[in-house]
Amino acid sequence: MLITLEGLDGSGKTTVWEALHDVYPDATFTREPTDSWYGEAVGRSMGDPDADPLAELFLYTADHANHLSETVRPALADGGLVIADRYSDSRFAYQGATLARSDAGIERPLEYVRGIHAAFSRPPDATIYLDLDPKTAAERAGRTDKFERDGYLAAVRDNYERLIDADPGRFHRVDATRAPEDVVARVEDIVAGLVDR
Ligand SMILES: Nc1ncnc2c1ncn2[C@@H]1O[C@H](COP(=O)(O)OP(=O)(O)OP(=O)(O)O)[C@@H](O)[C@H]1O
Ligand SMILES: Cc1cn([C@H]2C[C@H](O)[C@@H](COP(=O)(O)O)O2)c(=O)[nH]c1=O
Repeated sequence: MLITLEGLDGSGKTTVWEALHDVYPDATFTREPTDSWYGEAVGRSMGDPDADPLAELFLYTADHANHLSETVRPALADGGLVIADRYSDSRFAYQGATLARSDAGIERPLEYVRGIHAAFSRPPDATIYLDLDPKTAAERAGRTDKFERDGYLAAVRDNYERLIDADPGRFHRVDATRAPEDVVARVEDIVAGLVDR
């Protein structure tokens, strides 16, 4: 089973992902961007305020392709539980928002990014969405990179809402304004329910 954690920067994904390690010691814990050289290339692009938005999309997508073949598909083929801190929905939401603000000329960017993935990706079985307002998200994240601005994060959040509307059965919304221990407890309940199904 593939479970993904999604949400704005600073929504608490990594906090939850780390807490789940203790509960599911045999699971495969993974994340995007990965620590492969593809992920390093993504990191370079993220650090460049003038990075070409389409090139950046394809760097993230290359990292995803490698993540699938090297980590996700093998673990799933072994019957394992995979828990990913960010996955394809991050691309749909973030690069959908980036392309919408760019002069790349892509109509319906969120659908475009989804379409690129359709031929090769493996959708999550369930996605836990840590729901947080953009202002708090940017504050928690420290506004350190070009993605962590509340105006941009508002557009990303709108895209997440569109993704949830399109596939409500897959998403489990968690109120990320709650205290960390409450958020972790809620996520652990959801994951337990999914794994026991
Ligand atoms: N529920 C919470 N309430 C208040 N602060 C929190 C909560 N969860 C996490 N934090 C704090 O917010 C910051 C970001 O948390 P975390 O790294 O888990 O978020 P993230 O979603 O993984 O962020 P990013 O996407 O930027 O990596 C950390 O300082 C963390 O301690
Ligand atoms: C996978 C992925 C990530 N991003 C953005 C979101 C964050 O601002 C950074 C890095 O993620 P982290 O959780 O803070 O380590 O990258 C993105 O725009 N598109 C993606 O596909």
